Amino acid sequence: MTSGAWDMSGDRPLVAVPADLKTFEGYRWHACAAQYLEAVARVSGAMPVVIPALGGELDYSAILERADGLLLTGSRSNVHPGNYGEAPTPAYEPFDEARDATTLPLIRAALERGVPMFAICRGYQELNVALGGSIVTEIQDLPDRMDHRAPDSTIQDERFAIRQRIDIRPGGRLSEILGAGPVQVNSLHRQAIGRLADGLEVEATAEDGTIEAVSVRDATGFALGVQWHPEYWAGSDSTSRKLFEAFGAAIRGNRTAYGAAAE
Ligand SMILES: N[C@@H](CCC(=O)NCCCC(=O)O)C(=O)O
Repeated sequence: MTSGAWDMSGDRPLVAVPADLKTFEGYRWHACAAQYLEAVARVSGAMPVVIPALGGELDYSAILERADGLLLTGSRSNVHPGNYGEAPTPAYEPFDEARDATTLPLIRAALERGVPMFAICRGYQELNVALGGSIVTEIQDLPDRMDHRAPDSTIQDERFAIRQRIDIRPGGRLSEILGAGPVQVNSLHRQAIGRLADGLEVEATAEDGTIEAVSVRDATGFALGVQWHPEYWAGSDSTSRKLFEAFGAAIRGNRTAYGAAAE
């Protein structure tokens, strides 16, 4: 992520970003990886606010009354399979049930309110589960599937390298932002959408048929999920940048519309 000019001055729209619950240095942390917050601030032109993974202790209405948008980040953890009716096994681990308990109801509440939402990787999988879909795990072990996991490297720029073709559905919401046809993205996942939730439309697929992007069919505004990681190169890669710029435009439009409605 190239450095940009932080400009937190003025009345910038606010984007709620739910955290992971992680343990390191002997403490539990409500944490969010920097690149998501930086992409929201530097490319979407909004103010990211991290929401702790406190689940039912949170007042989702109070959050969504103040948030102009919702960004759901990626994570190495996986949505607990109990959320889509399957029994947990080691193949579904690691879990972050505190995050699940926060994001799944928050996604549903945000969609009910028409709050613009951008869901990335784990967040995209959460969107599918929140609306009744399911996840398949260890997809690289399934017949006729590619290996969608990160390249074996300790260098993040190599792990998040742009290297996989996806095909964008002509006439869909995503094609309005990126155009139809093939684009190159990065890929760092071992799970994928299994049963597509009824309320979602497929917006892009990989060469092996893996669903790579969805939109919320009945959403009036920006409600997109992508399996890849546009946040990482949002400052330099055109496809990545366009997504965060479109998200920024949507949340400003949402604020304007909401502001007018509130008068
Ligand atoms: N855990 C899920 C979602 C993948 C995801 O969000 N990856 C982001 C972290 C990537 C990394 O640093 O390895 C899955 O594996 O499908």
